[in-house]
Amino acid sequence: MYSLIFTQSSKKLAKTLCSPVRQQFRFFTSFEIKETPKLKLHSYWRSSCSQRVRIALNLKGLEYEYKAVNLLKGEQFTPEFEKLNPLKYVPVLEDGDVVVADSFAILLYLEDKYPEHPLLPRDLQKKALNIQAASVVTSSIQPLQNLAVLNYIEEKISSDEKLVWVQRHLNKGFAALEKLLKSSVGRYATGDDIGLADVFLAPQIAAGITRFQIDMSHYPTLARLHGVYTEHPAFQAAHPDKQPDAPSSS
Ligand SMILES: N[C@@H](CCC(=O)N[C@@H](CS)C(=O)NCC(=O)O)C(=O)O
Repeated sequence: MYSLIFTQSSKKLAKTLCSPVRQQFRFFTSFEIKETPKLKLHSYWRSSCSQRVRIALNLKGLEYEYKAVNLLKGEQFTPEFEKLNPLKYVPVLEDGDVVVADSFAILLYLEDKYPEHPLLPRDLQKKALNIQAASVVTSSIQPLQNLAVLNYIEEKISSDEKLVWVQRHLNKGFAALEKLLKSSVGRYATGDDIGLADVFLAPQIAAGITRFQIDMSHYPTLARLHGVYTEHPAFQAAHPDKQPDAPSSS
């Protein structure tokens, strides 16, 4: 796989060139053409954790092969998948011989390995805020709405209780995020550049609205950010409905 650093249009142009011409293109333009092994992302269309990684890959302009794991059919429990992630969750990223599971670990790996379009600002306070917001989503919201947890509540109590449970935890997390971001918010969560916080917030806010009927009038900052994310191509391409394993009616 070839990718060009610098502009997306240069990248598209280079891909249309046959190999010897590519060499000349590199010589005459001084653009750097990187040969990188194709990344593979094990993902499920509706998984918010997978969506985070899809957003970051898109923002960084990294091509990847989509490996669908059907969570409803239990494909995360197969012995082959367990070798990739002993916890039996998506997402998992394969980068050549390197295998990284857990969206937070994957995003930090991508940040180090592919620094183009950095998601963690140099400013230490802003960087810490990005990590804190990401951590609120990944530690204090999403695990409480995970498929296994919801199935358990539905089975042991009722499906009504399942919604009450999720809404309680989403509202607690959203209220905290709303306060946390108040002083930093710009066009995006921590200023005018897209950061790690946005990559975690976008799928979580969308899930709150579309799957769990959260009343967003209590969270004006998050509601506005949701609108901003839905307009951005990198976020749009990572949307569950756009994934190859999304059901055609979704
Ligand atoms: N902390 C992990 C959580 C991963 C996770 O919970 N993945 C969900 C989908 S978002 C999953 O694979 N669930 C399958 C199951 O519950 O069996 C991460 O951020 O990657």
